[in-house]
Amino acid sequence: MTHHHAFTRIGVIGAGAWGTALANVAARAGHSVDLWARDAHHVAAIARDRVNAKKLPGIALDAKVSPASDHAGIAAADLILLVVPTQSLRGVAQRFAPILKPGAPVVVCAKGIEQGTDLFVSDIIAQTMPGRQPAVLSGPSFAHDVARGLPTAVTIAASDAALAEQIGAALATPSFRLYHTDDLRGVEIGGAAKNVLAIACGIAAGRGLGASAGAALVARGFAELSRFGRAFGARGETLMGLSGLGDLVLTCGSIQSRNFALGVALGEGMPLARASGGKLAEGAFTASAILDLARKRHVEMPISQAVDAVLAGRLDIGGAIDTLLARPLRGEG
Ligand SMILES: NC(=O)C1=CN([C@@H]2O[C@H](COP(=O)(O)OP(=O)(O)OC[C@H]3O[C@@H](n4cnc5c(N)ncnc54)[C@H](O)[C@@H]3O)[C@@H](O)[C@H]2O)C=CC1
Ligand SMILES: O=C(CO)COP(=O)(O)O
Repeated sequence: MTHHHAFTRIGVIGAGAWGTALANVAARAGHSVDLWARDAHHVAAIARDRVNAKKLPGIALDAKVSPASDHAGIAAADLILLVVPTQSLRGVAQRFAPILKPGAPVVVCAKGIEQGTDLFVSDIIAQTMPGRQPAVLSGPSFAHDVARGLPTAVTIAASDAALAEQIGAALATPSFRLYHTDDLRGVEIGGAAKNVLAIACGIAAGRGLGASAGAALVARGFAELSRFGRAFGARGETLMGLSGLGDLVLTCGSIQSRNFALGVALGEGMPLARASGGKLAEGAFTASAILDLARKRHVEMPISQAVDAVLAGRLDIGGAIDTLLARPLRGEG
C-alpha cells in the first residue's frame, strides 16, 4: 500500500561534504532542515560561521538549515537522509532507529558495501531499522558542484515506486533533478562498484598510461560492474543510467573524485598509507567486500580484483598493470 507523504521537515544525519550539500538542496527545495553531526565542536563552528569550513569550505549554509548535535530535530523530521560513510552506517542507523518518527522514510546517500557482512546499504537499513522503508539516492554528483547550484541529475530508488517519486519531488530544485526508479538494488550497486573502478582509473592516470588506457578501463570496468549488477538482480537500464554508467564516467574522469585521486597518488608511487590524503575513499573499503560477493556468484571482476590486491599490499602497481594486460584474450561481452 502506498501512503502519500507530505515532507516538510527534513533531517540530515552526517555533516560531511555530501550531507551539508544535501541539506542545502533540501532547504532550497523549501523545507526546514535539521543537520546532525556527532561532534558538538564541529556543530558549534558550523552554526557560528554558517559554513562547514572543515568539509565543504566556501559554501554558505542556507538560512533554513539548523545544525545540531542533539537528536531533537532528527526525531521531528518526516524524511531522513543518512549521509555517513558506509562503514559507519550500521552504527548510526542503530543509534537513530529508536527515535525517528514512525513512518518517516530513510534515504541512504552513502555509496559502498559493508565489510564483514558484505551487505548493500539498503540491507543494512533493513537489519537495523526493521519496518522502515529504505530508499537510496545515488548518481553523478560532486558535493561542491551540487552545493554551488551547478546542474546535477541523480537517481532516487525505493522498492515502492510511488515513494521514490514522492521523495524525488520533495528534493528537486531547478538545478538538482532526481529520476526515480524501483530498482533499489541496481542503484546501490552502481554507486558501490564505481568507487572501486575509479581507483583503477586513477592508478592508470597517475602512472601516465594515457587517455586510451583510461577509456579502456572505463569500458571494461563498466562490463564488470554490469556483470556484477546482473548477478545480483539489477536491471540493465539502471546500470546504464545515472547511478551506474553516469557515476562511473564522472568518477573515473575527474581529480575531484577522492577515489580517483587516491588512485592517482598510488599510480605516482605514493605509499598506500598516505595516498588518500586523509580523505574518505569509499572504494578502498568496498573493494574486498565486492570481490567476496563476486567470488560467491562466480562473477569475473579483474579490474576490481587488481585494485583490491594493490590496496591489500598483495600486488604492486606494475604487477597489477601486468596482470590486467596479460589476461587471456576473450570475447568482448
Ligand atoms: N562528497 C561527495 O561528493 C559525495 C559523497 N557521497 C557519499 O556520501 C557518503 C559520505 O561522504 P562525504 O560526506 O563526502 O564524506 P566526508 O568525509 O566529507 O564526511 C563524512 C562525515 O561522516 C561523519 N561520520 C563518520 N562516521 C560517523 C559516525 N559513526 N557517526 C557520526 N558521524 C560519522 C564524519 O564525521 C564526517 O563528517 C559516502 O558514502 C560517499 O560515497 C555520495 C555522493 C557525492
Ligand atoms: O560519489 C561521488 C560523485 O558522484 C563522489 O566521488 P568520490 O567519493 O570519489 O569523491
